[in-house]
Amino acid sequence: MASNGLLNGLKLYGSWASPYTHRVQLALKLKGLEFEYIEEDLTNKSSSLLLHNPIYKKVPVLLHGDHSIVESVIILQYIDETWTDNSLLPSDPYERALVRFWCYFIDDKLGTALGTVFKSAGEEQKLAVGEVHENLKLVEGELQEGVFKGRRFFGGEKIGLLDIVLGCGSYWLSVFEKVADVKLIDSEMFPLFCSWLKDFEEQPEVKEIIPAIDKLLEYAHGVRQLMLSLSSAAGDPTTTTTTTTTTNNTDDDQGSKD
Ligand SMILES: N[C@@H](CCC(=O)N[C@@H](CS)C(=O)NCC(=O)O)C(=O)O
Repeated sequence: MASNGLLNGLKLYGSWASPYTHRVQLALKLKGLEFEYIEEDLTNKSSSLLLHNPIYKKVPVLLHGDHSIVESVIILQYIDETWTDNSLLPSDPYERALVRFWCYFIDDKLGTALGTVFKSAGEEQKLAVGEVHENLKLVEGELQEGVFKGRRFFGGEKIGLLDIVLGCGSYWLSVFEKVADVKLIDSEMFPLFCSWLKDFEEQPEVKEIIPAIDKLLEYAHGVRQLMLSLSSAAGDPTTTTTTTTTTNNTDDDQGSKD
C-alpha cells in the first residue's frame, strides 16, 4: 500500500508480525485506501502510540485526521462505515450480528486458547490444544450447517469482515505447530475450515500482507523461548519440567529446516 497519508488523512501504527495489524492493513487494501504506515517497536513504544492508545497501549491504532481509533475489530467497522464501497459487513442485520458474534468468539475463545498453546508446555499446553480443536470444530460446524454454509467466504464470493478477522491469525496455526511441536489443524478434522483458509491465503491482497512464514517462524521461536525461560525462572514447575523437551523438539525442527 502506498505510503501517502495525504489522500485520506490515514495513518496506521502497527507491528510487522501482528495479526491485528494485518487485519487493518487488509481492510484498507480491500477498500483501496492509501495510508501512512508507522512500524512500532513494541519493546520501546513510541510516545505517539501511548498518546493515541493510552488505555491498552497496543497496536494497531488508526489515525483518521484528528481521531484515533483502537482495537482491530472496531477499526475494521469504522473503516467499513466511513468508506462504504466494497462493504465488509453484510446488509442483513441478523447476519451482521452473527459476523460480530464470531469475531468476538475468535478473539475471546480461539485466540486465547492459541495464545496459551504458544506460551505453555506440558499439561497446560495439552489442555489448550484441546480447546483450540473444540473452537475450530465450532467454526467448522458453522461452515457446514450455519448461515455461511456453501459460501466461498464468510463474506460471500468476496472476503468480508469475518474472513479478515479469522484469516489474519489463522496462518499462526501452522507456525505454532512447528514452534510448539503440537498438532492444531488437519484437513481430515476440519476440511471446510482448511479449504477456506487455503483460498483466503491465496488471495493476492492477503499474500501481500502476510509476512514470509520463515520470518514468522524465526520470530515465534525466539518469543517462545523467552516466555518459557521467564516462566521457568519464576519457578513454574509445569513449564520448567517440559522446557527441555520443547527446546529439544524445536531445535530438531530448526535442524531439519537447515
Ligand atoms: N484486542 C486488540 C489486541 C491488539 C494486540 O494484542 N496487539 C499486540 C501486538 S499483536 C500489542 O500491541 N502488544 C503490545 C503489548 O501488549 O504491550 C486488537 O484487536 O487490536
